[in-house]
Amino acid sequence: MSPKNDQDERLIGVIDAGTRTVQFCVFRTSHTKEIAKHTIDITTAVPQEGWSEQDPKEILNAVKSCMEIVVNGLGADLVKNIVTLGITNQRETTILWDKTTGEPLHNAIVWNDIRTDSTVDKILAKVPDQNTNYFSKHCGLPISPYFSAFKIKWLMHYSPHVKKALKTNTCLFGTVDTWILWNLTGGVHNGKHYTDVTNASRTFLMNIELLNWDPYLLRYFNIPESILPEIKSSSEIYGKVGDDWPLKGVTISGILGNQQSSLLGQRCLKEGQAKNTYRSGCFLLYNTGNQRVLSTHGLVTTVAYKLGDEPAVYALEGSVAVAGTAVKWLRDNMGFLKDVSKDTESLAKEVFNTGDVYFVPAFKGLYAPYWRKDARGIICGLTAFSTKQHIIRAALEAVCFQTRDILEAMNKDCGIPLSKLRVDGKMSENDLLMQLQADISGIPVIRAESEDITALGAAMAAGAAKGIEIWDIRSGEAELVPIHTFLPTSTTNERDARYKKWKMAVQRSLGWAVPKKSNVMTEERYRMLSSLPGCLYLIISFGMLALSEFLQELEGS
Ligand SMILES: Nc1ncnc2c1ncn2[C@@H]1O[C@H](COP(=O)(O)OP(=O)(O)O)[C@@H](O)[C@H]1O
Ligand SMILES: O=P(O)(O)OC[C@H](O)CO
Repeated sequence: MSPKNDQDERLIGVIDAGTRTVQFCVFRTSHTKEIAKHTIDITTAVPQEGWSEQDPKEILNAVKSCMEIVVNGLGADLVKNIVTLGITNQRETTILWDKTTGEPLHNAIVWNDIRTDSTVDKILAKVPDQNTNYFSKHCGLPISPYFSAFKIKWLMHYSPHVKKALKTNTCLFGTVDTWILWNLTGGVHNGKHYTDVTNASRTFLMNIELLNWDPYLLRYFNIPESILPEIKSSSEIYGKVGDDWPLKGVTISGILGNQQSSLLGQRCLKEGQAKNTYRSGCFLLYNTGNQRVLSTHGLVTTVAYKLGDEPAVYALEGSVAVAGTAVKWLRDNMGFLKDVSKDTESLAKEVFNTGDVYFVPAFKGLYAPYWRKDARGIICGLTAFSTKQHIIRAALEAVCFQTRDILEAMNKDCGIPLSKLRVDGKMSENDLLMQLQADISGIPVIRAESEDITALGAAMAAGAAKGIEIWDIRSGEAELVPIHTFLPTSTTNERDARYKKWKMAVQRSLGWAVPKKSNVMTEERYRMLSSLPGCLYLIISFGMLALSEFLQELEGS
């Protein structure tokens, strides 16, 4: 399949819109290494504790700039060989916009935002036995602020712009793939309002068996189907790049959520194969073939991919909210290191172990397999002997222990223990982390020595689409990703003793965050306050404050 010369080269472009960065890469058909790439950082705003927002326009501008820079750098001879495009993206992040103006109606609410905690509490209070998995037979997911439906609901309730657009029937919803595709294919001028099954499977609104919007869930959340995109496969022609973009007229034929995309990039095409991606968060996906395995141990059922008309392939997923973010926190908030990629490993290696320090980085609660939004971060086991090196090492071990939590759950759900773990993602470049992972989980860790496994998956899907057919995903002709293997050096007893201690640390992190009344200035609260004369409001507020302080003193005495 190798091209004879530059003229024969068939190229695939990929837009990779992650949480921290947007990039555009170009791959040669059936080759794992991209030939060109440009990356731009994305800003994340934190308007309140636990909130996380991004500007949808900034995402689009970054996509456009990355494409422009790569296209200009490649030169006309190679650019004309770009046959098609793929899109891969951060999942669950929720964008609502106006279809007549193309303007976002609010900032994007990012996947790890926990503003919908109280909505989740209300729903949990209503379902039998407060069962987190009450809806999983419909959508495969546990009740958690992580998923898009809760974010859509919040926007419908709190954003006046969204309310207005719903009334005028001009509101559209999309995850980041849909927002990019709609704009890329014309926007207000007939932009394609589509998503793919992998992204739809993270919204909490798609029926995991039928792969369409679930009428029961739409009714439950009171979300009109008219705002939702059409669900397509992960590999088919969706449309063509519109006039205002570089690569005008080129088709777009692959869309996958980024974790599913790296599963494909790692070629985990067979049932029983799994990969773990270490980035800001950490996501372990296990291919369960055409079978939907509903987890009874805290994992998520998700669509791994669907290639055109072929039946969907499913995966069990273990999602860890905080992996690399903990190291970034040690840099930015604690000042323990200067450069994440250069200093983390060397500092952690200055000590032989963590000195019995454990770090549970539950900054926004714990995802799989616990699904406890009341958990908060703890560092425990500190003594006068502990140093920042011990804590940095404990942050790395935390990622490995969280992965072991997921592996244990996966082994119970699937019955056959995983015999090796394929890994990728920026954080996996840390050799010590990979060795710790092998030692803590007791299985070989096989690292893909290629940075862009995530983008590679979307390139494969785009190239395989009917009508494009320049990448045969299952053929052995494709270049193999180079690998490096880390073998376990620990004994079962050592592993199990340390894991037991980790579980004790997790127990101590639970139940820390108590539900608090929202202090968001909602429309309702604004109306209520503005209907009171100003001085009356002040008198009542001061009165209430004085009364609460008096009661607190009484309680304390
Ligand atoms: N060598 C390293 N050791 C430990 N953590 C690292 C290392 N390199 C990067 N990281 C962490 O990995 C994450 C980078 O992942 P990246 O792919 O850039 O981000 P994202 O998932 O946010 O799109 C950051 O959170 C960073 O702290
Ligand atoms: O861009 P990442 O690596 O942070 O990906 C985030 C996941 O898709 C969230 O589910």
